[in-house]
Amino acid sequence: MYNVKCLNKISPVGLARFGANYTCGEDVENPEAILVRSASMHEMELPSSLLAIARAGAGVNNIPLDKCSEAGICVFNTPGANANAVKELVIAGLLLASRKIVPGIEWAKGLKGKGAEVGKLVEKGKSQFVGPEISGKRLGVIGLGAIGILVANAAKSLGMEVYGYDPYLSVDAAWGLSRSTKHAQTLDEIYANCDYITLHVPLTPDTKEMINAESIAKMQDHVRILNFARGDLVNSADILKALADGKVASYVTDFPTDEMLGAEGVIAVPHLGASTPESEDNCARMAADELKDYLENGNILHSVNLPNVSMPRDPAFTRVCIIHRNVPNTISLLAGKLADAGINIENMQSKSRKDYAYTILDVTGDFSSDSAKKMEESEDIIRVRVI
Ligand SMILES: NC(=O)c1ccc[n+]([C@@H]2O[C@H](COP(=O)([O-])OP(=O)(O)OC[C@H]3O[C@@H](n4cnc5c(N)ncnc54)[C@H](O)[C@@H]3O)[C@@H](O)[C@H]2O)c1
Ligand SMILES: O=C(O)CC[C@@H](O)C(=O)O
Repeated sequence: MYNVKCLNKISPVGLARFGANYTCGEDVENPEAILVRSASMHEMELPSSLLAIARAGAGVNNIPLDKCSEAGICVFNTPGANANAVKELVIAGLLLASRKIVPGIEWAKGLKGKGAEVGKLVEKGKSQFVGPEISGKRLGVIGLGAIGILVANAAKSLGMEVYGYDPYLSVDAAWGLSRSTKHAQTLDEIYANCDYITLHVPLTPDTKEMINAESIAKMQDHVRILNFARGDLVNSADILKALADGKVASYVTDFPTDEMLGAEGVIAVPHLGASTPESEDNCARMAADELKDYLENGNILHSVNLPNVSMPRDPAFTRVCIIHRNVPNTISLLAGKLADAGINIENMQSKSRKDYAYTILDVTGDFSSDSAKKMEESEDIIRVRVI
């Protein structure tokens, strides 16, 4: 039996994947796994029972990754599972940023009660809500991952000229990107050329407040900026000043803060990027499958803190899964300890990722939980699990 604690509302489609051997819910105690969306886990005490966390979504800045790695907790996300939902909202955001739809709708509401005059008043007043078309304009996409690529391709098909910037572009991503996307070598190239800029990078110490007074000064006058990635990518005071000065024509954000609300030029969306039934189901399904395969088989797919390692299961063997430091001699130390205990290694996979490594061994012989505990006494072995 496994316990899965849900820190946010998770689609039942995903929870149903766990089956009878799992108890899932908000009040579950001593969880082996946690399912989370946007809840911050930074202040949370991680229970000693915890083996894995799955983020049903893309961004993992709400999870203390270093702390998890040190505690031998594998953290997953669900790459691409909500990308289409975000892409669709970004396209809506481009149009909202351009066409003064939101103030127009608000103004139209004020005509309530004017009776037969409404038609005439609409025609008289509409000129204050003129806004440009997006077709033929230049869009800069910063971050060409699952979402950035879909946005770039959709904008292209709406007639925009698209510039893309991503110094870490993966080969898969490059294959998916429309060939007409202009490859910007620097952020300055995006800033200097684009009428619209959309952010699709993770929030990291490198990207925090990348949009600030200095970067805004390099942009075109009346640029429109969209942020469906994370609020802290943009310096709030600097963007509000640029909006007040007219340098930035509008700022569409999925991450409103108090000071943003009601400010002229800000279009604030309440973090709705991934809020579609399709995306919530996709994320929950992928997250549940990742947790199940890890808990039951020790396989890792889509981890953000440990290497991806998977091996088919052979019921003839006992599986031993080891999270350890990526330092010389650890594998031979493990092999030596097993040999001393008369255990034979039948199959093995091992990979490293930065400071950590993960090894799956299929063994024959009497390898018990006590043997695992003894192994964990070594300084460089973080967690040993026998499945
Ligand atoms: N609004 C929402 O509801 C919502 C939903 C999903 C994701 N997000 C946010 O959007 C981000 C992107 O999501 P994704 O699914 O496309 O993730 P992804 O990992 O597929 O793509 C991120 C891309 O950013 C690139 N990148 C990293 N650092 C960069 C830098 N300094 N400059 C330029 N590119 C850089 C990476 O190479 C990668 O290609 C997430 O990290 C998350 O914060 C928001
Ligand atoms: O769960 C959500 O609604 C938002 C998810 C989103 O911010 C993400 O990073 O995937």
